[in-house]
Formats: sequence, C-alpha cells, structure tokens
Amino acid sequence: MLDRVPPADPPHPESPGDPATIEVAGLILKAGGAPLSRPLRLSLPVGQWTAVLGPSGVGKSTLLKALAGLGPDGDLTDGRTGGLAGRVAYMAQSDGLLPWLSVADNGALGARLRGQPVDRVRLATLLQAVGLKAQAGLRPDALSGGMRQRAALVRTLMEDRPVVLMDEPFSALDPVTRLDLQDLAARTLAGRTVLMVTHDPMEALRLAHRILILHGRPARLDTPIIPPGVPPRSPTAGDLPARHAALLERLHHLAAEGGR
Ligand SMILES: Nc1ncnc2c1ncn2[C@@H]1O[C@H](COP(=O)(O)OP(=O)(O)OP(=O)(O)O)[C@@H](O)[C@H]1O
Repeated sequence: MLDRVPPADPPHPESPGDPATIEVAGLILKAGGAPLSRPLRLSLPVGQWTAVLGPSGVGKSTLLKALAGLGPDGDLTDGRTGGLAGRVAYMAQSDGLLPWLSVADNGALGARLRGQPVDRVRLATLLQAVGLKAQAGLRPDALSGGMRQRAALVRTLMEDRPVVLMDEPFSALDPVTRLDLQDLAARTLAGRTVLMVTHDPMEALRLAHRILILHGRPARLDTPIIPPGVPPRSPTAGDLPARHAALLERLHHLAAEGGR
C-alpha cells in the first residue's frame, strides 16, 4: 500500500540559536476550571518524537490542547513569546474533517486557509500512501472510521509545521495498516518535534525517542523512559517485546498506586 513519501522540506531553523529542547514548566492542566494536575514540567527534544501514555481521563488530551495553545496555562520556557501557537500542526482525537469538503480538499485545507499554494503532488502521494487514492473525491461521511482517521492523518502530514501534536492518530486502524502508517508518519515527520498521545505501549516503543507517563489524581509525570535505538523500531526487534512487558508492568503499577 505504501509509496515512498519524501519528508516535507526540513523544518526551517526559525531563528539562530533555536533550542535543542522545548521546555514546558509550571503547566497546570484544568478541566471545567478545576485543576487536573500538579504543575507539570516536561521537555520535548526538538526533532524527536515524545509519546504520552496514561489511563483514560488522566488529562493526556488536555495536555496536548494546552500545548497547541487552545487552552494555554503555564509557561513555555523555550526562549519565545506566545508559546507554540502558530508553529503547531494538531491532530485531535476526533478527526475534525469538514463534512462538506472532499477527502482531498480536507487534506488541502491548511494551505488554503493560509492562502498558500497546495502541493498537489505531495497530497496525491500521501493519499496513495494511506490507501485513499480512490476515495479522494468522497466526502467524509462516505468513509469508515479508519478511513476518516487516515484522511485526518493526511491533513496533518500536509502541514509544514515544526511541531506536531497528535492525539491517538492510529487508534482506529487495523494492526497491519497501523504498522504501515506508523512507518509513514515516522518518515514523513523526520526532523519534526512530535508529541503523540497513545494508549498503545508498543506504539510508543516503536515510534518515540522518549516516553512520558501521565498518572494519578492530581496528574503528574513519571520519570521519562528513553528506549534505545532509532525509531521506527520493529515490534519484534531486539528486546522490544521485553521492554513492552516492562512498560505494561509500569503502567499497571502506576494505575494500582491510583491518586497517591
Ligand atoms: N470540557 C470539559 N469540561 C469538563 N471536564 C472535562 C472537559 N474535557 C475533559 N474533561 C475532563 O478532563 C479529564 C481529562 O480529560 P482528557 O480528555 O484530557 O483525558 P485523556 O487522558 O485524554 O483521556 P482518554 O485517554 O480517555 O482520551 C477527564 O476527567 C474529563 O472528564
């Protein structure tokens, strides 16, 4: 199914002396005005993937939205004003496809909204790569859930942003398509700073340079896990199966600790 999709042009260094790490400090997640977390401190190494795991309802999507600038609260100490807003491509948990636009036009939407020319060759290559070439002219309501998620992934991969935030981007896909599209995303987003929420420890181990676990009430971050090797890792390679078992055990242990 997969064609070779070249990465977009490497992210432009936005200014001399760009940081090697985006540091977030003092970020208190809130829901309905009530705090969900302790003040969080996290580091996002520039050009690398960071995965966030944690139980349902702990605040992972809230963290992503806060970083996307949709609900900022706290300080981004990466030497810039204005946080990450404007530098971010954000793929929400709901696909957010516009129902009146075709799959292709949804993919082209970001460029259109910015008044930029649409890279039609890249769009066609991505649609082919995710297996939606034949559906390019269809509206989203004619697609299955997994197809809609693939269309949303195309829209995200069409964005040429240095920071990419993705909320469970592969959750609706069958296992084989999921592996293919994980590889596609890893290739296409090479050099981008990616923060991905997932419920799948193996997905985190395959794709991430760094894994964060958000847990407890109020939520806090466990010590980051840094798997060896270069993503995307094969799920059967080396000691990944053993690391998967250890990560599951860690998640289980933190869940058993509950809110303490
Ligand atoms: N608009 C809202 N108003 C009030 N509470 C909210 C709102 N949105 C989310 N919450 C609450 O905030 C908490 C964190 O939600 P969030 O979606 O960030 O969790 P999550 O870790 O991403 O969960 P999941 O893995 O199930 O997607 C939940 O308890 C949820 O009920």
